[in-house]
Amino acid sequence: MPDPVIKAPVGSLRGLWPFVRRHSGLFVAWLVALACSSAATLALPAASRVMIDQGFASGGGAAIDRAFLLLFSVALVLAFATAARFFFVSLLGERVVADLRASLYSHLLSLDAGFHDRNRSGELVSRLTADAELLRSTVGSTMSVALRSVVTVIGSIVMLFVTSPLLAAWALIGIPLTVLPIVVGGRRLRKISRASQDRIADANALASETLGAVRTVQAHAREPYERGRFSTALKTAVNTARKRIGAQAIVTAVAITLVFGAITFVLWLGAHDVVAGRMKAGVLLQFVFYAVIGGGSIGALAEVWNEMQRAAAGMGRISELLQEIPAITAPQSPNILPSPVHGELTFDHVTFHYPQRPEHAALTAFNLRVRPGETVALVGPSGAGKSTVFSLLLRFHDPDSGTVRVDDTDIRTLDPAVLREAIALVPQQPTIFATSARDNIRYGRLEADAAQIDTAVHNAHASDFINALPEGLDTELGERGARLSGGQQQRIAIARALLKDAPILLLDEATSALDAQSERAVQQALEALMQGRTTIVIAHRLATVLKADRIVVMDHGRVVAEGTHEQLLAQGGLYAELAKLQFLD
Ligand SMILES: Nc1ncnc2c1ncn2[C@@H]1O[C@H](COP(=O)(O)OP(=O)(O)OP(=O)(O)O)[C@@H](O)[C@H]1O
Repeated sequence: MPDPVIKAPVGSLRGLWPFVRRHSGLFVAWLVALACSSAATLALPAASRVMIDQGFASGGGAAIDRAFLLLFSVALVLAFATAARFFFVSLLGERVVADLRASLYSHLLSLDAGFHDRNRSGELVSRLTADAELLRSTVGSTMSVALRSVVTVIGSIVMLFVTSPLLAAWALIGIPLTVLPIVVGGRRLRKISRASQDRIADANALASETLGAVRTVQAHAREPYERGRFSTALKTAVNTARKRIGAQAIVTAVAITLVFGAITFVLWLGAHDVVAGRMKAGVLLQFVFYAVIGGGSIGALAEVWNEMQRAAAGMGRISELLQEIPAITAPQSPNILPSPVHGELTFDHVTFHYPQRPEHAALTAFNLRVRPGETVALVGPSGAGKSTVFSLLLRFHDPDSGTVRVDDTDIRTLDPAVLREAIALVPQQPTIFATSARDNIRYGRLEADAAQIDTAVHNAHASDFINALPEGLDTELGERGARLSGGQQQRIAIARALLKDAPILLLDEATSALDAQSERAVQQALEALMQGRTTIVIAHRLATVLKADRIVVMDHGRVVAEGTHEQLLAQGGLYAELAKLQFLD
């Protein structure tokens, strides 16, 4: 596949412009400061010549004072303009990257489940951190150095010609000689840069996955194995980086050698002119000064050019992500659900393949109708497609054919946010954020007040264990709820769903065994939650199955039987088999 980032290198940085434009005040202030500091830099050699040729030559005390005053004034302008330039451009860098990060984060949140299945979260975090960091230094310093160097190089060349056209002509021969290795080396660098960033992202992704599952790692005593994997990933990253650093070093050495080689040669010519009396010493000093400033700036350009290419590769990856179009969006003029939502659910001949497994149908001509307020238990072997029913109802994916309807409205015609507002999901493994118990529960309805939260906690049978926590509802729960038992985590999720108070409830019953007391508390909490809502529950427990109005047995993405527990047992078949294996404790 052609790689647009490698093809259009530094040009990818154009993607930054919309973010820079939002801070046009800072941008203009920076340009003004840049103009002042560059003018002062270029005036310095001329002021030095005045000091040498007029200050010393005329012999008058007043002339000396004037010449030194002029020199100091130029230096003063240079000092303040440089400080201002640094301040404005650094601040611009911070603001631009903060905006870029916010946009990228917001965009990533809007992308569909298919995208997030394809991309590792650690790698996305790396885009948000490492690549964005690269761009911060690009805007905050590299681009500034680049523009300043370009201005200084052009200014120095003009001033070299003003000072001595003949010497300048000689100096100019050196310039194409310096540009060539930079261009050739740069091309190679670009490829290595991207590879280098990718390897760092690999290592980051590996670390975040492992640290995220640190208990599994420790339970298997796989710390040495994981250390080894991470070291290997780091070694690969360092090796790739070494290639980039080596190439960059060579480009810099070649560029500086050529630039200063040319300067030395020209100086040698000039020295002969001064000795022969064809040129004043002050003029040669001015010339040397300009040549050093110009040469130094070309060297700086060679360095920042490489850095800009690294940043361009980063921007290229960020742009790719920003251009990713969400597969699940709201239609132009979305339909609305009746208020209040009745909660009738219909799957009509739904066939669906996960994008990652196009050859395998997760659901095939799947039909299901759930009446408002009804509780339907989904039962079936692993991989039957039960969770897929939830994913399609939440519109994480759209079916390949057939329709999913809520209250007789095709959910594709709804704004996904409105649809999801009508559904509460209690997953098998609830997500507990690393905040307080209160904030975790409030996630169900951010505007809920203290009394509503207390009621939800009470109805979720969570009061006892929450009150026993050191700071009650304000206790921090630790990453992924590390401080709570499985049953407690479930009750937090139930409280969250109670608070959300949505008309439709999707419940993925936990398979993990709870102790009898926890189990009873969770069951009671669930009963409170299911009251008066349309509920689909992926059932693993006999108690749940018995309480359902109807049981739907699924296999290979289809409904194979439905009825009550007794009816299904009497029929024999898959349900009877599953019941024997699962429920007969
Ligand atoms: N994100 C995904 N990408 C690709 N294939 C998937 C994805 N999620 C599920 N599948 C596949 O789709 C099929 C149905 O999976 P689903 O998770 O709906 O089954 P399930 O009945 O809920 O199973 P379990 O009880 O084990 O959770 C399975 O074959 C599974 O491998």
